[in-house]
Amino acid sequence: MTQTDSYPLLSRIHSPEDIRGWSTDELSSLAEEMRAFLLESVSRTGGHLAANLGTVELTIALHHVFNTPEDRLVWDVGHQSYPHKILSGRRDAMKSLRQKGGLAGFPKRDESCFDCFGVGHSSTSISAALGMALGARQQGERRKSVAIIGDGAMTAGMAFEALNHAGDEKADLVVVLNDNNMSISANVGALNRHLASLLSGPMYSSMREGSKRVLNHMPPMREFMRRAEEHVKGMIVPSTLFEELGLNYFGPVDGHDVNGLVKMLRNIYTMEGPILLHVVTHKGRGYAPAEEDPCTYHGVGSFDPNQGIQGGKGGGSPTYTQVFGQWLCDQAEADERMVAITPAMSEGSGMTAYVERFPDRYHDVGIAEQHAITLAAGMACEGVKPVVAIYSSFLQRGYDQLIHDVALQNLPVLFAVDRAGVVGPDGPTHAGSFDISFLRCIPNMVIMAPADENECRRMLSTGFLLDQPAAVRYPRGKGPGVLPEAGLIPLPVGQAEVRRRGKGVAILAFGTPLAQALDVGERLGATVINMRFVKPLDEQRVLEAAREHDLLVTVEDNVVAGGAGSAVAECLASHDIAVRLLHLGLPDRFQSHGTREELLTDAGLDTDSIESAIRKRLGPQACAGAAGGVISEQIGQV
Ligand SMILES: Cc1ncc(C[n+]2csc(CCOP(=O)(O)OP(=O)(O)O)c2C)c(N)n1
Ligand SMILES: CC(=O)[C@@H](O)[C@H](O)COP(=O)(O)O
Ligand SMILES: [Mg+2]
Repeated sequence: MTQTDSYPLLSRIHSPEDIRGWSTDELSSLAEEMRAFLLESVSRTGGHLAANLGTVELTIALHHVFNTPEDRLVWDVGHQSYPHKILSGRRDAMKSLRQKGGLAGFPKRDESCFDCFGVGHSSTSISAALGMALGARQQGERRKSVAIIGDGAMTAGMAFEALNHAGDEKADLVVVLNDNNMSISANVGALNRHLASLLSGPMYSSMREGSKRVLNHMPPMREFMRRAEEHVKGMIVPSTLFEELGLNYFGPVDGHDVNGLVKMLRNIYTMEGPILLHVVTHKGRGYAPAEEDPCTYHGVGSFDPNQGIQGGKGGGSPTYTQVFGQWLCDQAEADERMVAITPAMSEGSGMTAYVERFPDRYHDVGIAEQHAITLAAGMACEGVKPVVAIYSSFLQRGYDQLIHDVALQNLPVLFAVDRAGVVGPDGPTHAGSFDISFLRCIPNMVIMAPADENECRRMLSTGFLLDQPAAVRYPRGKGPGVLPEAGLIPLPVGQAEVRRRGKGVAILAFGTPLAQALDVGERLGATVINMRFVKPLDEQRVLEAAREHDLLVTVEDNVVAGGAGSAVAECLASHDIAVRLLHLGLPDRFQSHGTREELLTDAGLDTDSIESAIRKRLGPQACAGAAGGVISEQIGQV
């Protein structure tokens, strides 16, 4: 059966213009088809499912009412933008979602003119849409700018910075708050309670009735506002936080009622000034397993929708994330000073077991990386031992807090930096390409890069015991299968480990590239050193390697620029040592999306690429020797 047969309405849509003349009944039928297509497609490719199921009607109504792409739609995070992509001519490309060379998982300006702003990190949409509104006003252009932001993304400071400005600017900005009471896990915080009060208070019920009556016979918005004013006058209605900030608040409205949404958006379209439309949706809507457990269905691999996602098969070696989760519980057991902090990523960071066992020593601060880091700094001042679990790319959001509040005061905060290095399907916004570079230049920081699961555990123990800031950075997924030993045994700080002695070439591996380095060392008869610490660097080991070899090769899953290889070069320069150097790492460009393996190969960090890069640097003469196997004796694993 062709896709056209099973999705006849979708097959008629190549651009949002195609649905501008549709009746709301047709739009409702389209929503049903869209939802079925989403489930079929995303259950095959993997990706973000629950959030997209929740924005079907809202997306259809927005593209029906607003003249996109002239009117701008800025999706916050953008993980919920698959309906938007499907309506804007990319339905056929959905089969390539998040695959190398295929459709990106988030809106991207270079992917479509309908993607007016690139996103992936949360809480940027209001700032960007306000910027577009002010830009249009300055250019004398009349267009609408719309930010569609979730209740989770609304918990970030940046969203409030933008609201504070928007309420003052009186720009033509529409903020659609997509409130499903979920972040990835359940949403948290006082704002979440405020939103809930708007749904449960007298205002919501009367507004629901009121807006139904009003919307049914559709008076123009001005009339609607007069009547609402009359209506409200008779009531003591608590104003919302948003109105206090100067935005015109509408809602809450049912985010799955296409008819009601279209009417409300048409009215709002005629209005000027900053507006916030509070829309209530159900994350996972229309697929029972996702409705019941939107957290599990937030990000999915491929699965059979008839069976639903089957529980983890378990077994096999743990992922680095699981190693962290287990260490966290064991360390908390051993030291009651520990507190764990996450900015809304507890499941992804492997903290589920910890949350159950140590709820009183756990803080999910919402999507608030800056706050999470300075909160930890404050706790550290009081003798508490905070562990901040944070993805590498999200740590970028709290960089000044790390420098200004933690490192400058030399406070003992441990950063468990997950998703470091090449990540994969989430693409450039989520790539952990830079953390070695941006951490290494900060005084007082200890930076560790484990080569395997056991080292990861030991480095976490090492960092926890230090009386200064420390970071352990590890990638998404599994390691080489070196199972973590029991116990909480630290490593000697700043000491590398020689894994293989050879001649001619010394390969200095920082973290997970050690596996490839050992393979190449075997092929070339090279020395291989597991550097372990980016900072403090084992300078003695570097100088010794420089004295004993003709070529030093550094390998890291981080950009070369300012990375661990630069630390080696700086060390040699400071000792006035001249030796040939080859730095291997991520190139000076943003990662695309694809599997981790594909992207590592593209970056030249697979075994064959490393070998050929070294052979190329050695030149043909040396290669002849190398081809015969540089004479070396393996002194065994040290
Ligand atoms: C700065 C940043 N921190 C964390 C994340 C991870 N993240 C992606 S979606 C999400 C939850 C978003 O919740 P909400 O905005 O309510 O959208 P919903 O999934 O409920 O539709 C989080 C925490 C991110 N993308 N960016
Ligand atoms: C959209 C978003 O930012 C998160 O859902 C992110 O995609 C999670 O990444 P992991 O799947 O690596 O936990
Ligand atoms: Mg939400």
